[in-house]
Amino acid sequence: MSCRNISMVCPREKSRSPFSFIARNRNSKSNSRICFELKFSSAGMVPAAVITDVTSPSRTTSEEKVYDVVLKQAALVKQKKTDRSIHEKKLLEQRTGNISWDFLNKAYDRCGEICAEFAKTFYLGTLLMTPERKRAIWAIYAWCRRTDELVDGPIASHLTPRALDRWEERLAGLFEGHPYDIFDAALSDTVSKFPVDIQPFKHMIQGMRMDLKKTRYKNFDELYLYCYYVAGTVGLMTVPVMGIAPESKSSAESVYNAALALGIANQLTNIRQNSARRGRIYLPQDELGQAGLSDDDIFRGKVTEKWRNFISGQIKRARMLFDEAERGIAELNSASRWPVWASLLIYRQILDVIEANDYDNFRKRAFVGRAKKLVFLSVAYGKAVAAE
Ligand SMILES: CC(C)=CCC/C(C)=C/CC/C(C)=C/CC/C(C)=C/[C@@H]1[C@@H](COP(=O)(O)OP(=O)(O)O)[C@]1(C)CC/C=C(\C)CC/C=C(\C)CCC=C(C)C
Ligand SMILES: [Mn+2]
Repeated sequence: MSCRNISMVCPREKSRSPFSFIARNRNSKSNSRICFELKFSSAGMVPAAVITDVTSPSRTTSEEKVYDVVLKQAALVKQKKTDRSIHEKKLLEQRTGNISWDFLNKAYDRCGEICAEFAKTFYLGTLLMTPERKRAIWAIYAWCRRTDELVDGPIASHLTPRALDRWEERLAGLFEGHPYDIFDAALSDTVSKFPVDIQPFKHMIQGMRMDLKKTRYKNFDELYLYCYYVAGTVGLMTVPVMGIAPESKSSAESVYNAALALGIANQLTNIRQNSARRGRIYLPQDELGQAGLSDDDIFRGKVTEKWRNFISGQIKRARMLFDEAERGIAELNSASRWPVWASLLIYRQILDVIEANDYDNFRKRAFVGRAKKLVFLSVAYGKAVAAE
């Protein structure tokens, strides 16, 4: 393999990644890769040594798997189309075209109500978007919220894998122009108008399946995949709606990577707020072990020096992902930047609150108060317009 044929495939372009870089032979199929793991230190990325030569086809990291999805999604938006054929698109338009304007308006308003009820700041942030984009984000939000409610809501204890299969069938139906209920009708209209692909939606359902079965995460790689499924997917669903700025010089991949990073950073922050729920521990078991902590320590919830050290490392990782996300926001369409800045600043602030609470996320709920949220909304506005 000559050097010319090696490309750096770095999902975290130019960032100080806590993960490995992958050098891929451009002439080969993706399963014959050699991974060079670069050591991460506080001073940045240090190519300390070639630690592993992982030519085995079975070793595919979650980051690689997710990066392949990112590439595919970015390619779809670049072509300004989903993978539907023109014929399928026409059929879809005919079907959704049969739904009356009045019904659709009601459908979107209902999605907006869900967004306003569960995510007031997001909702506020969407108000600056164009009406079409705003409604589309509400429709996506409502679908995500309802998907999460299946595993976290009042009927969660009765949820069966079959119910998730049924939910996925409904998803396929709405992508084909056959919505099941009023909320699905709004999303069905959205996916007929924007180049949104079904894959991230399917993956979110996959994340919910994982949550039903899995109670422990062996390492960060496993946790990363879970975070991608339930949260990174949101970035991939929403970028095609928010749009990349026509003047942007960045590649679609890098914007998608930033969106993915924001979703994952948000979910890692969620987890930092509440590491153990319903007998599940959303922390990498190997890193817990290295820190001298056990599952019992987590369930007991005692703030010790070991815990402080451990959680501060986890916070550092989440912050790096937020930094990476920041770099992508300026590449979005200008009217879409405000809500994204707002969500980033508010979520990242939760990490500061955890620190201010002396890492006691067992007893103290880390939350950002109303007044602070308003401050962040105005800071976000300033940042969004500054980039114009
Ligand atoms: C270039 C660039 C930076 C683009 C930005 C891309 C972008 C908008 C990314 C959004 C990322 C985002 C807001 C992710 C949400 C992550 C999240 C909180 C996921 C939650 C999963 C499960 O969590 P859990 O059960 O542990 O916690 P709860 O106690 O239930 O909270 C989710 C709940 C999954 C469902 C996700 C949602 C309901 C949020 C969906 C949000 C949108 C569609 C709006 C995003 C849009 C804007 C404009 C910010
Ligand atoms: Mn939830």
